[in-house]
Amino acid sequence: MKRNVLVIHTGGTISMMEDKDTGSVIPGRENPLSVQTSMVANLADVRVIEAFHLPSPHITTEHMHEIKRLIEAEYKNQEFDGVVITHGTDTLEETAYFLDLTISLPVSIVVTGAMRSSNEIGADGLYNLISSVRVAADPLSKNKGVLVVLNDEIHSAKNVTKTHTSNVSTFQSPQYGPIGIVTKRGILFHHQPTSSESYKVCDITKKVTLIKAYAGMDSSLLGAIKDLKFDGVVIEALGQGNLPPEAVPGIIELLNSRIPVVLVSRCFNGIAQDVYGYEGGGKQLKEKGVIFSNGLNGQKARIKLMVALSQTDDFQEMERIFKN
Ligand SMILES: NC(=O)C[C@H](N)C(=O)O
Repeated sequence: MKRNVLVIHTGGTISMMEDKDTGSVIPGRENPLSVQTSMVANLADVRVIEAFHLPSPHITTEHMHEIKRLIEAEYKNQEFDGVVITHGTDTLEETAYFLDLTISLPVSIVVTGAMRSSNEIGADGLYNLISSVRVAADPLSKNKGVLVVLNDEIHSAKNVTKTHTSNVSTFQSPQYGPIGIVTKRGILFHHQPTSSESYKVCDITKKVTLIKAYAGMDSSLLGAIKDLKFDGVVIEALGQGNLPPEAVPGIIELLNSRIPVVLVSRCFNGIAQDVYGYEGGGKQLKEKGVIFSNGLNGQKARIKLMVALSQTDDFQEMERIFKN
């Protein structure tokens, strides 16, 4: 029996065309993908909704929340087995992770995109859409959290990140690799996602910023964060989780003002740990109350802190949430 798959278009290069005169890639008047979606009709009973038609640098947490509400409302109206969200790749990992943290439906959820627009040579959009519908229609894809499918690979939303500005193999999971692959003969999962968690989020109202540490960083930028009335901050720290000593007073000022500071590493791979005991070292920062994230990158830790702040203002509870 054919499986039911809902496809939700949000925009991005997958639904854009290259203007042959100017060479620029722009959102077309109509979504070229809607026409092509008919080519997946043999794989499942596919229903298509165009939520919006945005380049993903224009996507905000409000849009992510709108996608969540749309999926939940559509499931209530007419159950489906899986849902595919087509999305620009620039912020795809944030939307995928937001949905991973906030949706708990018994369906497979797949997010996909493209690195080449629909009329470029070697366009990958239709191929990724077909792969994603196949994954969403496969019963094995359920209970694995939100999946990101591009270039024949299946990644978990928590671990995947965009690693290359233009290459079709851009989405990688540096810590763990893909959890599965799409082959001509079927979908193969070779391991389970590392963890699953879900939070009931009614609204995302808190303001969280993200900054990257650098050699010689002092406390001036951290002071500005407090003045700008942010509710939380994620800092991409040096190495295994350290900061220049001149930044420590700014961190302490934020913590004393009840503004949570979540720490990730600015390194491409590995996780932040409270190892070094010198001034500005991770051990000192953790003892002061900085929350160490469990392997997330900066942009995802920011999404998670926004979700955590919608659940609690207790630092110990936030620390527990970031241990997952
Ligand atoms: N490949 C893409 O989709 C990139 C595009 N700038 C976007 O994120 O909308």
